[in-house]
Amino acid sequence: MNPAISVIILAGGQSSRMGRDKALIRVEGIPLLQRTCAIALQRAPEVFVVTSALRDYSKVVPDRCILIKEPLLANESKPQGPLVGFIQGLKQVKTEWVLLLACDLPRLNQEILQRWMLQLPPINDVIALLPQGEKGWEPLCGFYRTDCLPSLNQFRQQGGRSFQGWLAQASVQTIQFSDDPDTKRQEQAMLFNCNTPEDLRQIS
Ligand SMILES: Nc1nc2c(ncn2[C@@H]2O[C@H](COP(=O)(O)OP(=O)(O)OP(=O)(O)O)[C@@H](O)[C@H]2O)c(=O)[nH]1
Repeated sequence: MNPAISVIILAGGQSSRMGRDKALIRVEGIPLLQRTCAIALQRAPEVFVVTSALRDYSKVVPDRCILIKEPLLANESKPQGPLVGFIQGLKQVKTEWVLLLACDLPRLNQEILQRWMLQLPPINDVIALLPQGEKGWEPLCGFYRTDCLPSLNQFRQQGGRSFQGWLAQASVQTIQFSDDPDTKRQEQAMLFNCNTPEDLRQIS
């Protein structure tokens, strides 16, 4: 049986490379953030959407999701980065595991997520179960043990800022992709996140 999980969706970025808010980009007519929330709700009863204090997503986030507004960096009108967004969300999570998702995954597929969930829980001292892409861990489309929070806080207190930096010192298990070549291609494709107008052209 799967352990209980919650979902955290990060939607507090600046979308500077895209030049417009990625969360609101429509894929097949639906804003990306709304689509991500709908898929998340199929996987878990509690879905937290962490956004920056600058954005109002109340019209695209379903009522059943819990919106968390994270504070901006002191003296700057900038968000504090995905690691801080994750920490804000984690503080609310009560389940043993959490699925962390970016809001800019246009090929997110709930059946694949369901299959990946069957790989939970990995061995006890593992704090995350993540896919590996060409460039290393894909931290914004994977599973974390909720009690990784102290380790994350400690990493931040020591000046750490990036997911990759934190994960390099953590015990992480790799999500096993399917042996079936078509399914494996779908799994790899699901990790595509659209950051630029060029990326967007690839999916339209
Ligand atoms: N809550 C929260 N989410 C963030 C923050 N920064 C990035 N994200 C989210 O993390 C995911 C990946 O973000 P990136 O593409 O790396 O950064 P971005 O700021 O959205 O885009 P760029 O400005 O082009 O780098 C997206 O879902 C973002 O919304 C943040 O400070 N807080």
